[in-house]
Amino acid sequence: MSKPTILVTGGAGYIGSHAVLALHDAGWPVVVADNLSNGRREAIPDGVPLVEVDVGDAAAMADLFAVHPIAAIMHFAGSIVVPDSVTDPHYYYRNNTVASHALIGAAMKAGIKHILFSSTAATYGAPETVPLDEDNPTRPINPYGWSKLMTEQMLRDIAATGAFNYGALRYFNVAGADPQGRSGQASKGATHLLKVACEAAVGKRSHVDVFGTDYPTPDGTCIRDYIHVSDLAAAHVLALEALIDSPSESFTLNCGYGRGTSVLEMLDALDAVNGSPVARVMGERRAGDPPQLVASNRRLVERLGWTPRFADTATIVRSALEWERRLAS
Ligand SMILES: NC(=O)c1ccc[n+]([C@@H]2O[C@H](COP(=O)([O-])OP(=O)(O)OC[C@H]3O[C@@H](n4cnc5c(N)ncnc54)[C@H](O)[C@@H]3O)[C@@H](O)[C@H]2O)c1
Ligand SMILES: O=c1ccn([C@@H]2O[C@H](COP(=O)(O)OP(=O)(O)O[C@H]3O[C@H](CO)[C@@H](O)[C@H](O)[C@H]3O)[C@@H](O)[C@H]2O)c(=O)[nH]1
Repeated sequence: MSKPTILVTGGAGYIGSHAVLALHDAGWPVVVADNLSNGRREAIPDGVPLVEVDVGDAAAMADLFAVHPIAAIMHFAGSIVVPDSVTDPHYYYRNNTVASHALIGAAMKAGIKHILFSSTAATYGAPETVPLDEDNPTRPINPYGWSKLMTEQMLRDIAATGAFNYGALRYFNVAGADPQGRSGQASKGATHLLKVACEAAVGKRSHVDVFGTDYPTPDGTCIRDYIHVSDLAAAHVLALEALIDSPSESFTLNCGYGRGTSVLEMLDALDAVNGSPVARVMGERRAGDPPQLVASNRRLVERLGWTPRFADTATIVRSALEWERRLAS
C-alpha cells in the first residue's frame, strides 16, 4: 500500500531537513512548509515540494491543506535560540506558541489526525538531578522552554477531545550532520556549541567562547546530552508510524543518549578529530543556561524500538566538521 503524504514544517531547516531525508529515503511522500527565515531551499531534496509560508498564517495553511492531501504533520518550524528568547520573549511566544496554535487550528479544520511536535529538554528547566525521565517536573527557566511547553499543553488538551493524536519529542542537544553529506547545520549567525566550534576549526571564526566555567559540574562547564541529528530523524519516522498505527495514543518522549558531555569535553573531542586545537576564550555565563541536561531515553527505546547508530561522540563531531568543511569549500 502506498504511504500517505506528510507535511514537514520547518523542513528547510537543520533538523527538519534531516527528517525530510529520512522520510524520503523510506518512501514517504513529503511536502515542506517553511518561510525560509532560517532555512535553505537547497536542503530539500529534488522532487519534494516546498511551500513558502508562515505556519502561523492559518489562511495560507488552509490553502496548503486544500491543495495537498496531508495525513500527518511533523512540526519543526519555530525559533530556537535560548538567549534570544530571553531578550525577545514576545517574538518567541508569537513564532512558537501562537504560530503553533494557528497551525493546529488549520490542521483540525482540514481533518488531519496526527501531529508530531518538536519539543525540547528546555521544558525541564534547571533540574537538580539527571538523567531526566519524562515524568520529571517541567519548570522552564527561559521563554523558549515555556513557549514549547505551552504548545505541548495545547496539543495535550486538544488531543483529549479526540481531534488528533500527537507525539511530543523533547530533543536534548542536536548535533552532527547527515553521514552522506546531504545536509547539516547551515544557518548564519549560528549559536550552537559544536557548530560554532566547527566554524572556528575551518577558520570562519577566530575562537570559541566558553560561556561559564563556574558551574557546579566536574570541570565547571555546562553538561548536555548531544544527539546525532540522523538518529533523531530516524526516531521521527518511528514516532510517525506509532501515531498512525495507534491513533488513540499520544506520547511524550525524551530524545537523547543518556550521556552527559561538558563544553570542554566537546571541544576536546573536536580538537582530537580536527588534529589541531581550536582557540578557546573562557568567559561569563550566558543567560538562560541550565548547568546540566541529560536524558533518560528508556521510554523512547521501549515505545519506538529506537536503536541509535551514530552515538559515538567522535562520529558526531566528525560529521559536523566534514559538513563545515564542505560549506567552506
Ligand atoms: N537544534 C536543537 O538542538 C534543538 C533542540 C530541541 C528542540 N529543537 C526544535 O527543533 C525544531 C527545529 O530546530 P532546528 O535546529 O532545525 O532549527 P532551524 O532554525 O534550522 O529550523 C527551523 C526552520 O523553521 C523555519 N521557520 C521558523 N519559523 C517559521 C514560521 N513561522 N513559519 C514557517 N517556517 C518557519 C525556518 O526557516 C527554519 O527552516 C525547532 O522547533 C526547535 O525548537 C531544536
Ligand atoms: O559558543 C558557545 C555556544 C554554546 N556554549 C555552551 O554550550 C552549551 C550548549 O549550548 P547550545 O549549543 O547553544 O545549546 P543549548 O543552549 O543547550 O540549547 C539547545 O539545546 C536545547 C535542548 O537541550 C534546545 O532546546 C535548544 O533549542 C538548542 O538550541 C551551553 O552550556 C552553552 O553555554 C558555549 O560555551 N559557547
